[in-house]
Amino acid sequence: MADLSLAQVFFVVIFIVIFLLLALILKPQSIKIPIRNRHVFITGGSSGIGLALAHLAASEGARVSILARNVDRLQEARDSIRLSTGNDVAVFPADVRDPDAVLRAIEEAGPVDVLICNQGVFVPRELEKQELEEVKFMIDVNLMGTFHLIKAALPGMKNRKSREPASIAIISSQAGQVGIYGYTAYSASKFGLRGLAEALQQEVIAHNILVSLIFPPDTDTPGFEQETKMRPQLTGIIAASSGTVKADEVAKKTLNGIKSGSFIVPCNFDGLLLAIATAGLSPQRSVLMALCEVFAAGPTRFIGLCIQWGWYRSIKRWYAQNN
Ligand SMILES: NC(=O)C1=CN([C@@H]2O[C@H](COP(=O)(O)OP(=O)(O)OC[C@H]3O[C@@H](n4cnc5c(N)ncnc54)[C@H](OP(=O)(O)O)[C@@H]3O)[C@@H](O)[C@H]2O)C=CC1
Ligand SMILES: CCCCCCCCCCCCCCCC(=O)[C@@H](N)CO
Repeated sequence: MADLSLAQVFFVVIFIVIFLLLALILKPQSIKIPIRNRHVFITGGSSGIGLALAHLAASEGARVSILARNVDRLQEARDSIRLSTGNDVAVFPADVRDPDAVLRAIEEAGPVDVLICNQGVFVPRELEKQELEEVKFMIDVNLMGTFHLIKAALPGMKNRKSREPASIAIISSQAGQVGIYGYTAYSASKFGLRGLAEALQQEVIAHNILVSLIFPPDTDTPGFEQETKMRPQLTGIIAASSGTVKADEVAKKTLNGIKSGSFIVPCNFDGLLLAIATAGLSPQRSVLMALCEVFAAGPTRFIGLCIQWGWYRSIKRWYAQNN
């Protein structure tokens, strides 16, 4: 057996001490949030990621409600979910920008166990070319809409009869972890959700409500199909650093994240690196992930700087070729 050097012993001891310390301070651990027979309320549930989530939750035996503006698309979603899972979902036509309409929908739907704020709009354009109307549109739907939903659902969630933990999940975006060319307004709306989620978690933990924040990369959805037709070339070049995933995959990652009470939920491998690089002071309930964050912080910062170097090089080249 090879002799361990003093430095090796020192490193192993430090590692064990940090592991034990993390295991001691990370609370609560190993949460299980069941969704079978519970009320899962999904906004934007008529298309893309929200629709995939509604299918998945219904197939796992949840009582699902979906909310969006367009009634026809809501009914189409209801029919397709009934066909594939045999379960009925309740539909609520409303615009999340209207707080009264949101309140009415949630009151009609009944107390929520799992609220998934997934509605979102994205109009990628350089700020200089973007009308303030469009900026406001994204902030209103993505950020204010989420405030309206949580304000409406929280009283019922706090007074729920079940003693099982409840969940508020918010769909952000990788563009809510790092600012991306063409997404000034969109990124601002998604970064805003992070502040909301971190503060909210402290306010609702006493009621055994767990907040989850989901960070998908580009995802194959009807909304994304529209987006790719109009987004600036550089937005596509930079976003390609993280590839494109299927809506079903994001739905799976999201529901697993919710069920395990994870605060930050990445959706692919680059997303995992990005989550480690941007962990900041977010809650972390998994000792394993916390350990990764502690030891990988330096190296992921280095990788992040290399990626930034590549992005700024692309920007420089693009402007040299196009101006
Ligand atoms: N696709 C992607 O590349 C990525 C998406 N995301 C995020 O995931 C979420 C879902 O995106 P995706 O599935 O692609 O989007 P889609 O455009 O495919 O679907 C959006 C859904 O939100 C609903 N919605 C939009 N505006 C409102 C509103 N004002 N009030 C109520 N409902 C509304 C839409 O229905 P209706 O129009 O009828 O209201 C629809 O059901 C968004 O928050 C998005 O930012 C994050 C990362 C990547
Ligand atoms: C340190 C390690 C870093 C790892 C790589 C990070 C790559 C980040 C790429 C960001 C892509 C942003 C996609 C936005 C998707 C979206 O929200 C729009 N499609 C609108 O829906």
